[in-house]
Amino acid sequence: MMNKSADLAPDPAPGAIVARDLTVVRGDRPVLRGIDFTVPPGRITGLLGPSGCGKTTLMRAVVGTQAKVTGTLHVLGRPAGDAELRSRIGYVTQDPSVYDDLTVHQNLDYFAAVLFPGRARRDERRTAVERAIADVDLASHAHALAGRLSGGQRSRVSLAVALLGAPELLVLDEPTVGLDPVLRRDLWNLFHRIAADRGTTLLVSSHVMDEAERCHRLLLMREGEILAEDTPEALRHRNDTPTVEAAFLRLVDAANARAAHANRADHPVQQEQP
Ligand SMILES: Nc1ncnc2c1ncn2[C@@H]1O[C@H](COP(=O)(O)OP(=O)(O)OP(=O)(O)O)[C@@H](O)[C@H]1O
Repeated sequence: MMNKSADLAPDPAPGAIVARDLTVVRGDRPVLRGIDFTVPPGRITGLLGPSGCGKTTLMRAVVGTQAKVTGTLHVLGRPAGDAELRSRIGYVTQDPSVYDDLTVHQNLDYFAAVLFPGRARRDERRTAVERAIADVDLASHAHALAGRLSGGQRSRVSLAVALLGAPELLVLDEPTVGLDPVLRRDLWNLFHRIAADRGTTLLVSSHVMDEAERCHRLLLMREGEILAEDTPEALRHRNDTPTVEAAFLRLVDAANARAAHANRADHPVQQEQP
């Protein structure tokens, strides 16, 4: 359950996503541990950290599909999970959700019919479908069965589905995993076009540190906590490192040293009596 007071209060902070003391329990252990962060509107925020650190859980909380969430989480000025947010957020999971026995075009026609129902909106549907197919550069495969596409092409169909409703916030869970370098570059160019031309806010997760440099801002995560929240340049500068990856490693070492120090303070070694 979210804070009741937070449900009623308008979002006072200027962020597309604002989290305060956000905690998520999965199974019987906390997977997000009272984290604070802000995602600015109209920018690309990268959510980076090793496998299992809680990136998907954080995204699920943002889109409102995660249970056992406590703390405050505002998305586009509403409490996360609010019904009004459904049409304003596009979410692409790690497993492409497309129908294998339909073509790319038919997949998009189907989802467009759900989003823009009725005869009167036929032209709107057609325009949205053509634009989404062009956005993800799949025009040459529009009439291929989704089941016959490569993994990267299938994930681009999923992305096209998410773009159909022109969402204000796009949440993408490891969208470039398994893609070759050229496709990865093209997708990142697309993300930048979407942010610049449409003012869309993007939250993009990755465990590949070189993708960090492509983001406007970063949330660096480790073991359910936010290690740092800043621009790539500021992170490099502040940690005096040539890359974000090196900055991340330095921050991990510092966090480990702090944890070891706290552990020693909690459990001092008993001196043997002479
Ligand atoms: N259904 C579940 N029940 C209990 N624990 C879970 C469940 N799903 C995930 N977890 C645990 O929650 C933690 C965070 O998982 P999450 O999927 O959010 O990480 P991630 O950073 O997205 O990882 P990856 O990069 O591998 O996708 C992991 O330790 C995982 O074992």
